[in-house]
Amino acid sequence: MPKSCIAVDIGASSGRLIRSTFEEGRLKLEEIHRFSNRMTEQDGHFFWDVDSLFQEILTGLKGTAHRFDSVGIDTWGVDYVLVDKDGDRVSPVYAYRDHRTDGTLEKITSVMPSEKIYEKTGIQFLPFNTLYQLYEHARTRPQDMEGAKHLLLIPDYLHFLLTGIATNEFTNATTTQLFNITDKRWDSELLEAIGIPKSLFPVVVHPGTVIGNFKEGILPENDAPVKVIAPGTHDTASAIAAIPAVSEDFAYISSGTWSLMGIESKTPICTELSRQYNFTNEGGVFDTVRVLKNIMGLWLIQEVKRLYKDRHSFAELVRLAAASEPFKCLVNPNSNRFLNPANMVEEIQAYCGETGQAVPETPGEVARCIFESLAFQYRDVLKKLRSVSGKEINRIHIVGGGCQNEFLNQLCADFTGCTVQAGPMEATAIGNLLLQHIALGDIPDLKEGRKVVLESFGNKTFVPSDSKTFLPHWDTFTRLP
Ligand SMILES: Nc1ncnc2c1ncn2[C@@H]1O[C@H](COP(=O)(O)OP(=O)(O)OP(=O)(O)O)[C@@H](O)[C@H]1O
Ligand SMILES: C[C@H](O)[C@H](O)[C@@H](O)C(=O)CO
Ligand SMILES: [Mg+2]
Repeated sequence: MPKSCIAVDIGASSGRLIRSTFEEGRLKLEEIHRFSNRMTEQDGHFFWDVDSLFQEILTGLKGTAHRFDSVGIDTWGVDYVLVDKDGDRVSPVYAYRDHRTDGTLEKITSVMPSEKIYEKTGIQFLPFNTLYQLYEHARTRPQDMEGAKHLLLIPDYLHFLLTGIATNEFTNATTTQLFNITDKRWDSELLEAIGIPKSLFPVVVHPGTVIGNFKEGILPENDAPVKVIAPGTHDTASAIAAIPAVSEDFAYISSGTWSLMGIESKTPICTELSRQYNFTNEGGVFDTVRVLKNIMGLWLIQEVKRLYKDRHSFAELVRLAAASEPFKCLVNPNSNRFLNPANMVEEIQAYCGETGQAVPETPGEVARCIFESLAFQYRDVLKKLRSVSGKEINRIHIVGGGCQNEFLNQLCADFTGCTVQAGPMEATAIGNLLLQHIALGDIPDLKEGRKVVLESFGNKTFVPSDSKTFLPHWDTFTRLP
């Protein structure tokens, strides 16, 4: 009987459970549950409701009529749960967009130079990395650290709830900027610098590891044991595993709440140039390295959609953007002011006004400003990727929900001059499932797995147009603050 696996893929805006069977060389998918995800706000702080996320997982697992052999969970990175010796949480689960780490990066790098932190971890300097979150947590809630037995990243915690077994999975551990990229262990000097005991961290497991079976009571009506298998539990690691690349000289954009743009490397790229460009070296599946850069991504349009009270679907916002005046105004999407502003529309309008540009007024004008700005950011990151890697790169794979934005796909092709291959949309879940099927012996390795993805899901090609009308506006973009 063909093996059946379930991927639980939870992003910052949505979650889904997708069941797969591997039959006749193809992956057959069935979406068994989908739900929205959003930070909660209380007393000016931002949290994740992990209890409701776990309930959504159980709802999906109980809702499927079909049998399954294994489950694996992936989510966004950096965020964590502290549990005591009884496995109970000792504090709320902070969301990385919380403002508690505003200014913390500078405090840390004033005592340990950024060059040294980068040499140890190879990780990009983002204000919300776990390194900075834990520094603030230990300072403002020291009692939590005294009561805690384990620090589990979000997917580790959800695996723990299913199995009772505490682990840290490698790909997500690297996102913390506390993990030594050379030793492939938690970095003692960094942990000491922020007063966090190394004993908090349980065993590190790699993608494809069987963590354990469902513990008693998870699915009482199930008689057969269900394995919990670690995928690339950092969602981007799973997304990249599913890229249907047939050559090596490709770049990717994992396009969702963030646009994660990078290359797959066999070794880290930790040079002074890559540090200056703030490229990261996150751990990938099968000992690859994800040399990439976080671009603020479709978070911008998610917030715009929310502020317009969801009157326009994403597809409608794309249509309105395409019908709007080109190059009316541009923003630097990676400006920290867009990380979590009170009102994204007003923040974008203020930025345009302050930089002497026309101010976008309609939903279409705001959306077009976002998409054109993101596409210029892709052009900038591609140029820097070529510099730090020495790779030619003529093809960009766009995967994730954002690959449905055909307007942005074409802008990306036009502004970068690369051929864009769009899809699969559910790359993260598919990459999660690939690791489970490889662990169960259905698929021999990642190379064969990527062929299965191409065979099973295909993708759509966007070829760059010959027009260079965007070039004068590229000059405007490169001068933005
Ligand atoms: N029909 C559509 N047309 C255009 N864009 C779309 C469409 N549906 C979704 N999107 C884009 O996909 C994005 C969501 O992508 P995805 O579902 O991969 O994100 P996620 O998994 O929830 O978040 P994360 O990036 O944290 O994993 C939305 O923000 C939206 O911009
Ligand atoms: C905050 C992290 O950079 C985050 O995990 C990012 O990699 C992501 O959300 C990918 O979906
Ligand atoms: Mg996602």
